[in-house]
Amino acid sequence: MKIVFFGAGNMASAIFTGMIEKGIVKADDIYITSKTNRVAAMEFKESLGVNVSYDDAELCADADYIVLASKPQNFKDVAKRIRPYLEEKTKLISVMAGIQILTIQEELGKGNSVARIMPNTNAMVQYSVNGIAFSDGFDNKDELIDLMASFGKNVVVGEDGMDNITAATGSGPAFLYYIYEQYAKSLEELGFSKEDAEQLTRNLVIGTGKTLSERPESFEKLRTDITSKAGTTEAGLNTLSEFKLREMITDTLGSARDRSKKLSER
Ligand SMILES: NC(=O)C1=CN([C@@H]2O[C@H](COP(=O)(O)OP(=O)(O)OC[C@H]3O[C@@H](n4cnc5c(N)ncnc54)[C@H](O)[C@@H]3O)[C@@H](O)[C@H]2O)C=CC1
Ligand SMILES: O=C(O)[C@@H]1CCC=N1
Repeated sequence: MKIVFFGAGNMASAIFTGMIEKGIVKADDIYITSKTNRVAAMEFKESLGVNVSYDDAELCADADYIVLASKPQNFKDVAKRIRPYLEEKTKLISVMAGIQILTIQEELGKGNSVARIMPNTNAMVQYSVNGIAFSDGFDNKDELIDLMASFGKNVVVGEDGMDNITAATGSGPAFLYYIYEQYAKSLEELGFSKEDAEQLTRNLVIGTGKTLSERPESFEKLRTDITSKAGTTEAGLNTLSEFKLREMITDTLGSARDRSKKLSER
């Protein structure tokens, strides 16, 4: 199998690292190319054994999948590189937020099968959430679904579901990391050193994540099991509940969703 990544940045590297580390593809099956970070691309060659090339004819020749992993605003430039060499058998996999399947097919002009996927950088530890939407006539979907299952949990949605999944789980990790940053800064306010505050927060998040991965209880049950009557947690939650946290998160997700819709405009 030959999988070619046009783009070797944060998202592409999380995906191919996850695929290789899971053993679903061999490093030699992966070809990467980029534009702005050639040094990083060479570092992936050294560290993972992937192929690096800037010869578009070589890259596209006999490719089973081409992964479009540039920023949306660079897609037209990427399309210019691919269009002359794109073979009929090659399936296009786009991770570009907001770029519609029709836009990709029109830009590349050859009617190739296209799948839009919305992963996240948890792919690097094989725990992404992958929204997937297929173009009409995309055959052998299971092969791609199995490929993607190597680095995350798949959610097959219609293309109209991609804006929401982009906000919820594509951008989602950044929203949680922002909350963790603020939590660590609050620990410094309590008097912990910056280093201790960050390590305590990191271990707290890993611990709750590990609990969620190994225990079936709901978020609410896990929370109430901590909340002793008239205790410290109850006092803290009473203060927390005075803030409009859910509205804040809803507005945050709405802005990300709306940006995805804006990027979809043709
Ligand atoms: N970073 C994330 O967590 C996620 C990103 N995405 C999507 O992934 C795409 C890439 O995002 P990032 O990896 O964060 O960006 P990035 O800036 O880290 O990587 C972009 C890559 O595209 C390359 N590139 C730009 N123009 C090119 C060209 N003409 N030919 C070949 N390569 C070219 C750059 O050299 C770079 O390697 C975006 O469309 C984004 O919407 C999707 C889900 C999550
Ligand atoms: O911020 C972005 O546009 C990309 C898509 C989802 C996560 N990162």
